[in-house]
Amino acid sequence: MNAHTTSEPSEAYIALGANLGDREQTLLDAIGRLDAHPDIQVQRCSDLYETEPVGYVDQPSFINMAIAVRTTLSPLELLRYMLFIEQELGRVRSVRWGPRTIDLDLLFMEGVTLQTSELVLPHPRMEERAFVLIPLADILMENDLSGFTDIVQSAMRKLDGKDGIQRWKTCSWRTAFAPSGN
Ligand SMILES: Nc1ncnc2c1ncn2[C@@H]1O[C@H](COP(=O)(O)OP(=O)(O)OP(=O)(O)O)[C@@H](O)[C@H]1O
Ligand SMILES: Nc1nc2c(c(=O)[nH]1)N=C(CO)CN2
Repeated sequence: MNAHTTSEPSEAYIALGANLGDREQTLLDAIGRLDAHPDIQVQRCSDLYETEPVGYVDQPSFINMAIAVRTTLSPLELLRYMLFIEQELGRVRSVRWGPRTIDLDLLFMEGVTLQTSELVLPHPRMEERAFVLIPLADILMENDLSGFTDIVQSAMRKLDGKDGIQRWKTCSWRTAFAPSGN
């Protein structure tokens, strides 16, 4: 894996969602597993939000949140590690947009645009999903150099509203807004 790492760390944003089992515990477990990787450091965690299901609506409500990480992994290595964590935490793929113990979506990675069958960056459905944008707003950095904050704020202005999205809890994994490199 290290053969593909880049030397300079990049910032990446990840959306998390869960609607089966102990949703909060699974989300915290996933964050812990990301941070346990030697080439990933979790920087900031949003609050946890309880959200009504979108797309396939006949399923339990979700807990959604977002995190910022710093990593020297390549985008594909990071995605594959996220998919590995989903498997470890018991995700079973059946219905598209259906219920899941855990969903990890890579939203954005500093300086990267990609369009392959395995990975599209920025995430193509991010801007229409209030359950992604509202948690993300908690952890955006002002004046970030890559323009991600502008993209998210502009998408938020186009949202119909915040219906079906309730702030639920602060993240007990690490709520401090830690500077990079911690
Ligand atoms: N930015 C991305 N983040 C996560 N997965 C991605 C991304 N771009 C492409 N994919 C691919 O999408 C595949 C399916 O992902 P997943 O099952 O989590 O989709 P979903 O959460 O049901 O739906 P959606 O993609 O609309 O969020 C993954 O195996 C991955 O290869
Ligand atoms: N509220 C909510 N709805 C969803 C979610 C999700 O994380 N939260 N994920 C989906 C598939 O990516 C489909 N629908």
